[in-house]
Amino acid sequence: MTETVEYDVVVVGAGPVGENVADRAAAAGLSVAVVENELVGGECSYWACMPSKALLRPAIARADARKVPGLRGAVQGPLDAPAVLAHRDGHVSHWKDDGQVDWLDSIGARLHRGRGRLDGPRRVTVEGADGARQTLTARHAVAVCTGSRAVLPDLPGLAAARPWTSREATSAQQAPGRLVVVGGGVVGTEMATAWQALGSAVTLLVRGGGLLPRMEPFVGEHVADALTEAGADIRTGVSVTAVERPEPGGPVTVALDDGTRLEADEILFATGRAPRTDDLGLETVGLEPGSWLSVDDTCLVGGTDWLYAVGDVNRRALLTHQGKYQARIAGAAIGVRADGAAPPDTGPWGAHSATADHAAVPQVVFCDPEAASVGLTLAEAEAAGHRVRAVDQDLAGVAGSGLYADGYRGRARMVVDLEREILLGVTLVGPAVGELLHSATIAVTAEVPVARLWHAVPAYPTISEVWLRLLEGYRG
Ligand SMILES: Cc1cc2nc3c(=O)[nH]c(=O)nc-3n(C[C@H](O)[C@H](O)[C@H](O)COP(=O)(O)OP(=O)(O)OC[C@H]3O[C@@H](n4cnc5c(N)ncnc54)[C@H](O)[C@@H]3O)c2cc1C
Ligand SMILES: NC(=O)c1ccc[n+]([C@@H]2O[C@H](COP(=O)([O-])OP(=O)(O)OC[C@H]3O[C@@H](n4cnc5c(N)ncnc54)[C@H](O)[C@@H]3O)[C@@H](O)[C@H]2O)c1
Repeated sequence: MTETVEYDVVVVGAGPVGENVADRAAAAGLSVAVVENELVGGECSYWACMPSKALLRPAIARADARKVPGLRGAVQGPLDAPAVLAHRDGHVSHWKDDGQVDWLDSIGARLHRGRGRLDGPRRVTVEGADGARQTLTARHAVAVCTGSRAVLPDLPGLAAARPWTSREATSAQQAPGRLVVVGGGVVGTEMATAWQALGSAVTLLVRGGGLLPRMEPFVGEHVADALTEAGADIRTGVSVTAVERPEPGGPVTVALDDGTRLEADEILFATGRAPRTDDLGLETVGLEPGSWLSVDDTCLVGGTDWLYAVGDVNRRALLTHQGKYQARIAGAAIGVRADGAAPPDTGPWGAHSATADHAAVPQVVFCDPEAASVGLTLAEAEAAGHRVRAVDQDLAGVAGSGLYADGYRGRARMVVDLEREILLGVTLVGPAVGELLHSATIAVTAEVPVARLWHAVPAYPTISEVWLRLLEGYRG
């Protein structure tokens, strides 16, 4: 007989998002079960953010150091790849989740290991690796936080060629001699940067016109120039038509639509994500298996008063920090609704409304040079019907950048809403701009008037002086 256990809240998926929903719901005094079928900590901790950034940090530090007079000569050699990979292994806790399990325990949540599936409203079955089954019922809410997985295109020979996805690209134990990367989005650009620096000869195949197409166009141009200077071969406007690996463990052959062929030791497909909802029992609650889950600003799934979908799985912003923001909001909303004493605060920028998902999503791409953006690009703002003006600034024009690196190259853009004289978006590309981004996020989120930003004085001589130049540019 299947055991049934009742909780206030059942969270399916213990990635960073599920962990934070559990934390906020437990803090609201609710009993919480967390269901996880791989590692507590999710994709981000073991096959995404943490390992990728651990691989990239030495590459970026070396690129920066090579631009510093007096230091340049000391950093001309190759990276110590085994040391970098060992550093990465440490940051992913050697793919063990004991630390995160202890943390779940410390917040009072109960972990159920196994695959969770919805089984009608407020019911989740858990199937353990040994086939044992349990049923969990939720008095107040079920939160689906099952994240996303890599999508592979439907190409002849691909499955048999055993391509890399983001999982292999972040966990490989040695640098392939020749690596083909397909896709010029964030994963493709970051992983091309990392493996080129770790000694692979990288060919980056992009079907569109440039890299990082969701950011302002000048970002991809700066990153492509630097990646090419680092030795990568970037080919734009090409698509893969077939992949073949005749001998297991041997090289792969890649056919392109321009008639050329390439040979490589590994091929990485960084061609986007799909929601992990295909084997989740969605059909038992009237939803389509395999679909992204649409939610309101409290992360409640439309047509229900008990099912929440938080993080990658709702497709609002496939980023850990934004998913954790949604998780804090959804967890608190679940608490307030369970309490029933007062309605949730769901107005724009309310305590239970993930308003920033629409207005101010920040992102840093950790390549060389770094790229950082928040809010809308110029094209997005215009398409949304805003009357805007873009102000651009060459980052080489501020004293701090010249001190940071010889021959510093970078650019900044702010998009000003001319009706309200506030910023709708800011984009930066250049060494070390990632740490500048939060100033822009605050300006956009808080809708700080340009007239008041004029009084926010950047310290001299920092790269942040770009703010002053942008504001001077706006004032003419
Ligand atoms: C290579 C790469 C690098 C990235 N780098 C960054 C970065 O630098 N910064 C950033 O903000 N974002 C980054 N991202 C995006 C980030 O990884 C995701 O946005 C984040 O992991 C989403 O968190 P999540 O909790 O929604 O999902 P996940 O982290 O995917 O966690 C979902 C969890 O649910 C579990 N699960 C799924 N289905 C079930 C089920 N039926 N039953 C039980 N458990 C289940 C999974 O095993 C997993 O543990 C990166 C992504 C990739 C691929
Ligand atoms: N530093 C970070 O914040 C970070 C790092 C990595 C990933 N992420 C997140 O993870 C998510 C997934 O990243 P991603 O790079 O896999 O997806 P993406 O959607 O950013 O990029 C995928 C790219 O692949 C291209 N593509 C799709 N199908 C193709 C095909 N058949 N052939 C050639 N190209 C094809 C698309 O045009 C697109 O440019 C992103 O939304 C990103 O925000 C964030």
